[in-house]
This record gives sequence, structure tokens and C-alpha cells, in this order.
Amino acid sequence: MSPVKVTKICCIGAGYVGGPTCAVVALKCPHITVTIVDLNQSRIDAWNSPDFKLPIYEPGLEDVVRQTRGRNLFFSTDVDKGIEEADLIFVSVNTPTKKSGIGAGFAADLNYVELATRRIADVAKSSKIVVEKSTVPCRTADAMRTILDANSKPNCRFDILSNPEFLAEGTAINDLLKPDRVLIGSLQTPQGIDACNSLASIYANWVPKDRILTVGLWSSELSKLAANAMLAQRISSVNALSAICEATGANIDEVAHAIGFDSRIGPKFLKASVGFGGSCFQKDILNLVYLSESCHLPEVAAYWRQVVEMNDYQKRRFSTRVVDTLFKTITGKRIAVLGFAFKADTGDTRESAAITLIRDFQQEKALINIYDPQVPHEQIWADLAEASPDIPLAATQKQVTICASAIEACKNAEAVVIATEWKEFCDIDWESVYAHMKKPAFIFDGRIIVDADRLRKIGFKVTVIGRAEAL
Ligand SMILES: NC(=O)C1=CN([C@@H]2O[C@H](COP(=O)(O)OP(=O)(O)OC[C@H]3O[C@@H](n4cnc5c(N)ncnc54)[C@H](O)[C@@H]3O)[C@@H](O)[C@H]2O)C=CC1
Ligand SMILES: O=C(O)[C@H]1O[C@H](OP(=O)(O)OP(=O)(O)OC[C@H]2O[C@@H](n3ccc(=O)[nH]c3=O)[C@H](O)[C@@H]2O)[C@H](O)[C@@H](O)[C@@H]1O
Repeated sequence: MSPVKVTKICCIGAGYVGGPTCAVVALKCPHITVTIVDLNQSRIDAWNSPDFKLPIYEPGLEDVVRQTRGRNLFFSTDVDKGIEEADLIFVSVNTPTKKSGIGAGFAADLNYVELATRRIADVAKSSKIVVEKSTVPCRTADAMRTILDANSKPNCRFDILSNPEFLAEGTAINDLLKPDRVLIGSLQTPQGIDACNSLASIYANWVPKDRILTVGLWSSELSKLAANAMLAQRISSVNALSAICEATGANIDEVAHAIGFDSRIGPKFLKASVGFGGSCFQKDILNLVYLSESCHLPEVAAYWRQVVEMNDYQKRRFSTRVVDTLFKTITGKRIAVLGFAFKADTGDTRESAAITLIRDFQQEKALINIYDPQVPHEQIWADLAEASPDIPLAATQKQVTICASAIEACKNAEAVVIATEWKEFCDIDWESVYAHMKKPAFIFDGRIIVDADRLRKIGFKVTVIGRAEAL
């Protein structure tokens, strides 16, 4: 046996991970044919759209797809053909938190992974390397192997690898082109190591060898959950400190700067905010909590659960501060919410803090104007409906207006809430905003991006996360 030379890759799942990841593989490996398949026809149509109106917004992605699509990168709904032809298959399907049944609210819903695995088992007529790209609980590869082995045909062997993805949305292309590391987990058998080498040799086309880490399968799976938990823990820690700053007069940016200078702590990921969002931090920590409980480690579970609870507290604290500052009532008051995506440079709204804030403002009977440069209006309505299932959409649409610009959103508002750190919010013509707002005009900066002193000179009353009210 020696490592298989991969010439055809199939990726199951054309989402935020499968799409960008395999587009970059195609870019860097012109000798490999990459086919990304998905059951969602409209998503595949968007990936194939003649004017490159791709289903996800990600800086630099369109350029990569323009260079590769039709050359060695293909998008298709023909999942079976993709599987049949490939030597190596990435499973990059969604693994959301389970909504019902055992582990509801914590455990990962592995139904999509299982369905994709069963499809591979049913369709494959030759040996395949099957790569877990989705974020999954520790030992999922074992379940995949059992399903594949139980259903494989003669002369058909499956090697399972774990290759979690560490890209962040908004910087995905850069993260993929220059990853801090690529992690590959395999069984430590000769076959497992051969499969690992096959995948490593694909990445070696553009990633320095010393950044390709090879470990055991279970370590690889757990490392992904651990990385997200540690990143989220930093944000919850800095957000917890932001509450102390507000109470004491310290400034969270100064504190973060000071502690980040310690090379053991480092400066990144210390930005206090209205709370972390995104499809993965909360889901993966809850997954870790569930894993800890399943291993009869309640203290460990409670430790990680606190990271999510602190995040919920931060969001709640922020909306309470808005209500308190606006003289303890926002009923009938117009509030402009700038930003709806969970972070800048993405159109993704999954678990966005903005959704929680707006739900809180709706419950306080405020009128809300929303502006986001990337999120489609239908997505905003869908998210608001999901967040407040008891409020009919027609009632929400009376209370909420989606605006075409930040300036329009702020018109006649009593308060502006900055929920996402879009760069364009730093460059707003605040004098003009002030002229068209009700007075006193309030700004609540949930991302610490505005120059509070300058805005106060214009006349605004400014409240910033992690800073006491100005006297
Ligand atoms: N979004 C992110 O930034 C990151 C996500 N991850 C992980 O990657 C995985 C995928 O995440 P996203 O790409 O964000 O999800 P997504 O929801 O954007 O994409 C998943 C796609 O898989 C498709 N799919 C599901 N079952 C299928 C099947 N049996 N056959 C064909 N297609 C199928 C869905 O239609 C969907 O388009 C998750 O496990 C997530 O935790 C990891 C790192 C970063
Ligand atoms: O598994 C995943 O899905 C990915 O999750 C995160 O990536 P992502 O959620 O796309 O974006 P981040 O930049 O990590 O931001 C997450 C949230 O934390 C917030 N954040 C981030 C950094 C910070 O200092 N402060 C802060 O509030 C962001 O605004 C955002 O709401 C991780 O950074 C990726 O490594 C990981 O692959």
C-alpha cells in the first residue's frame, strides 16, 4: 500500500465551508477536478450563476470562483455522480444543535452527516478516502466507519479522516490561502497513515509542510471543539471585564490593550462586544458541554456552559442599558439598529447578537429601523419571525422597517445602536445624522468603533461597551 494520488475530489455540502474551501483547493491544485455537490438546487444555481451572484458573501471568493469554475471546479446537485467519480470525499454538511430528542439544545444533530455517509456507502463502487470536514463530536468518525464498513461492496475500502476547518467568515479566503495550520486526524494504522498522507499532499500544494499537523482521529475531532471553545472563552472573558469597566470607570479597550501586550496572552480576539454570534461558537461549546456530561464530568460541563451564559448576559445587559439610558422606556421610540450580520464582512446572520437585541426592543414596543449592507431583506424577516414566533409577521412589519442606508435608518430616530462593526459605520456623516434625529440623540456603540469624544462634541449622548457613562 502507498498513499493514493488524488485526482478527483467531491465535496458534499456547498455552504460557507464546503464552497470556499474546495474553491481554494481547485485554485491551488489545477491537476485535481473538484466537484461540490448539494441537495439544495437554489444554492447550486447561485454557485453556477452566469453573473457570479454567489450564495454567500465572502471577500475574495468571487475572484477564486471566476478563476476556477468550469476549469476544474464544478457545482452540481448530482450527489451520486460526484461520489461515484471521486477518490476523496469531503463531508461538509451542517451539524446544527439538536432541537428535539436526546441531548436537545446541546448535542450536535448528526442526521446530515449520517445521511451523507449512507449515500457514500450506497453509491460508491470503488475505494474512497472520506474526510470529515464538518465540526462533529469526538468519535463521530467511528460511527461513519461502522456505517461505511457495514455497507461496502467487495474491493471497496473506506479510510476515514478528520480534517476540521478553522476559517472564519469574512476572512475565509485569506484563512484558506494562509492557514495557521491544517489539522488531519487519522487512525494510526498503515492504511490510516497512507490516507492521511494523501490528503496532506493536496494541502502541500500551497501550505508549508510544518503547518500541516497530523494527529490521531479523536484528538483532531476534539481539537476543533476545543479551539472554538477557547476562542469564545476569550470573548466572554473580555466581555465580563467590560461589565466591571462600566461599573468602575476603567476602559475595556485600554485593559485589553494592556493585557494583550503580554506575549502569553496576545492581542487578538480581545475586542469587547455586544456578544459573540455566528453559527458555530455557541453550537460547538454546547456540544462540548454535552460531551462532558456524557463523560460524567459535570464540573467540566458547567465550566464551558458559563462561556455561553456570559454571552447571553452580555446581550441582555446591553439591551437593558439602552432601555435604562432612554429614561427607562422605549415604547413608541424609534431605534436605528446598524448592522444585522453576526460580524462585519459577511451576510451571515446565524446567532447574530442583533437578532436578540431587536427581539428585546420589540418586546419593549419600540419602533425599529434596521440597516445592514449585506444581509438580504428576506433573511432579516425570517430571522425576526424565528426569534419571536408569538408575534405575527404583519405585526413585526408594522414595528420594524428595513432601510436602504445607515443615514435613512437614523432619520427621526431617538437612538442609534451599532450592532455590527461594518467599516462604513465608522465613516458615517454623523453631523448630518445628528441633524435629522430627535433630541436628545443617543448612540449606543456595541462594537467600540466610533470616536465617542467627537460624537459628544456634535451633541450626541454616547454609550460605549466597556466604558462608564461620560459625566
Ligand atoms: N460557517 C463557518 O464559518 C464554519 C463552519 N464549520 C462547520 O462546517 C460545517 C458546515 O457548515 P456551513 O458550511 O456553515 O453549513 P451550511 O449550512 O452553510 O452548508 C451545509 C450544506 O450542506 C448541504 N447538505 C446537507 N446534507 C446534505 C446531503 N446529505 N447531501 C448533500 N448536501 C447536503 C446543505 O444543503 C447545505 O447547503 C458545520 O459542521 C460547521 O460547524 C467549520 C468551520 C467554519
Ligand atoms: O468553526 C467556526 O465556525 C469558526 O468560528 C469562528 O469564526 P467565525 O464565527 O466565522 O467568526 P469570528 O471572527 O470568530 O467571530 C465570531 C463572533 O465573535 C465576535 N468577536 C470576535 C472577536 C473579538 O475579539 N470579539 C468579538 O466579539 C464576532 O463579532 C462574531 O460575532 C472561528 O474564529 C473560526 O476559527 C472557526 O472556524
